[in-house]
Amino acid sequence: MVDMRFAKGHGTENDFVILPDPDGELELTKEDVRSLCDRRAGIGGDGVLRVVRTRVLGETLAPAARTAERAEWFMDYRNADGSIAEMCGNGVRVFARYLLHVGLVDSDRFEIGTRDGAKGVTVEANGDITIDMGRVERQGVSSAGLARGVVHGAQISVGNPHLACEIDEPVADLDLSRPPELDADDFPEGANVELYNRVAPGVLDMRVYERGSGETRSCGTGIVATAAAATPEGQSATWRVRVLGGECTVELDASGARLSGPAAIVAEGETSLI
Ligand SMILES: N[C@@H](CCC[C@H](N)C(=O)O)C(=O)O
Repeated sequence: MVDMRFAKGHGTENDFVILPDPDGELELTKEDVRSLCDRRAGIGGDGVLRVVRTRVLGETLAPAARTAERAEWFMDYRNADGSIAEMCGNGVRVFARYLLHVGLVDSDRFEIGTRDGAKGVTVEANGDITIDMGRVERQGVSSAGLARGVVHGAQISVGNPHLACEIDEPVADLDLSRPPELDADDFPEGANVELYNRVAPGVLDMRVYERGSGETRSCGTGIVATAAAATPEGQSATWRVRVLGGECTVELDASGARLSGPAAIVAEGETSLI
């Protein structure tokens, strides 16, 4: 057991424990992640962001992450259950805020490495952070079993897998206490499930049940998947997406998706949980 520095941050209340590990010395186990994310016995979070220099990862980077080599800092993201995910949209904004907060970056434009490659970061004049999320891939349709019955939606990859379903009833009324049942042939690695309503022109309400974390108050990649599902294929659009923890904006065009929203660091300290 070692005492290690940590920070805590959130983006629209999707919250993360941040672990600075610049030289890649930390062997982070599933158990470590679960302990840190535990909301009663730990610090509490929907996931962990390990802050590591991309160059120390070397050959361990998978082919999809190769462009991450351009970025000095790599976001090693883990879900609260200890599983690894390819991308986290709110996580990248919080990671960017952390780099700025501790002075590891001092520019308004930079890149962050992820398992889905390098993501461009822009710090906006109002303090929000915009992430160039890159491609959004429509992969067909699928369905999920919820407490209220089966819902159908769009299968979408934002680096990580999503099923975004438009529903008739207000999302506020949904019971998301149980994990959605997914078609394992469509989603062999599981998926994040988004439920959304169109509430006004250009405005969507969304709730999400995340793979590896359960229902969260926001999911950046899920917000992008929802915006894409609500947009006719081939068209450009801008959406405000309202979630339990706040609101983000998504711009979609032929070049891909940009996600904008707030990100905050709320605590720093030392932990002996790992
Ligand atoms: N909350 C994240 C997504 C985190 C990963 C996801 N649970 C998965 O397993 O794919 C976001 O803001 O995108």
